[in-house]
Amino acid sequence: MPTVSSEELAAAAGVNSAKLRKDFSYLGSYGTRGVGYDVEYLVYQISRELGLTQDWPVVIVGIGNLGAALANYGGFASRGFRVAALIDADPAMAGKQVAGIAVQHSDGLEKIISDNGVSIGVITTPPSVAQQVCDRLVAAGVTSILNFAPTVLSVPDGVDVRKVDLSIELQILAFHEQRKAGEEAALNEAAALAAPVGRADSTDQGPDGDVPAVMPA
Ligand SMILES: NC(=O)c1ccc[n+]([C@@H]2O[C@H](COP(=O)([O-])OP(=O)(O)OC[C@H]3O[C@@H](n4cnc5c(N)ncnc54)[C@H](O)[C@@H]3O)[C@@H](O)[C@H]2O)c1
Repeated sequence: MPTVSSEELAAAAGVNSAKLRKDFSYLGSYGTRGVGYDVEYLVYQISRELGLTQDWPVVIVGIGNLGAALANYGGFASRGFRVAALIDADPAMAGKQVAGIAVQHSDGLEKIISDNGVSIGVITTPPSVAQQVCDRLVAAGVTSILNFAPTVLSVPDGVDVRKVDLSIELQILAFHEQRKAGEEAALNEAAALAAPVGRADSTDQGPDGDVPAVMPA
């Protein structure tokens, strides 16, 4: 039986081990002193608390580049999400197999939702139709939406929307890159100012050939 200690877990997560033990106690998970936690049981307890031990049927609406890529992603099933249906408005798509599932026409959206007991919908349509797709999903009983379309969706109370925007993630990275570059430039400047200034020789010349590149502070 593989086990893990609270110290090991705390170090991996970068948190305090006493806090980690307290948090786990809320799950009803108490490790054995000197042994730690049974890994398999701990994973089950955390999954159960997060609602991941259930089978969640999910529909994806808009089976273009992104919808097909998501349908082909194998990582959902192992986390408790089953792609129950793929829906698209293009009649040419109807009946096509994507990731081993036949795409269904959006005319039947409401019936597909109710037949499969779907509460989670993924929207990967063009932004111009995302709101109307959202309205239909909600009217059919969907209460959670993962929206990839670059548009802000209006939903009634009781419906949760999560928006995924990879360009925002890139913008965050760009911001950090810019900050790193700024810090590096400041460090170089500080190093240049701190460096002892020797006699200017040919390698110290500035662009016009007679001004030292590094002036005394
Ligand atoms: N969030 C992100 O980071 C991210 C990244 C890439 C793309 N996107 C967005 O994802 C969406 C899809 O991008 P894509 O490249 O897959 O586009 P795509 O054109 O390849 O696919 C869109 C699909 O939606 C279908 N469709 C159109 N109207 C529909 C409707 N009313 N009901 C059902 N299906 C309908 C089309 O037939 C098509 O198959 C776009 O809104 C795009 O801007 C978001």
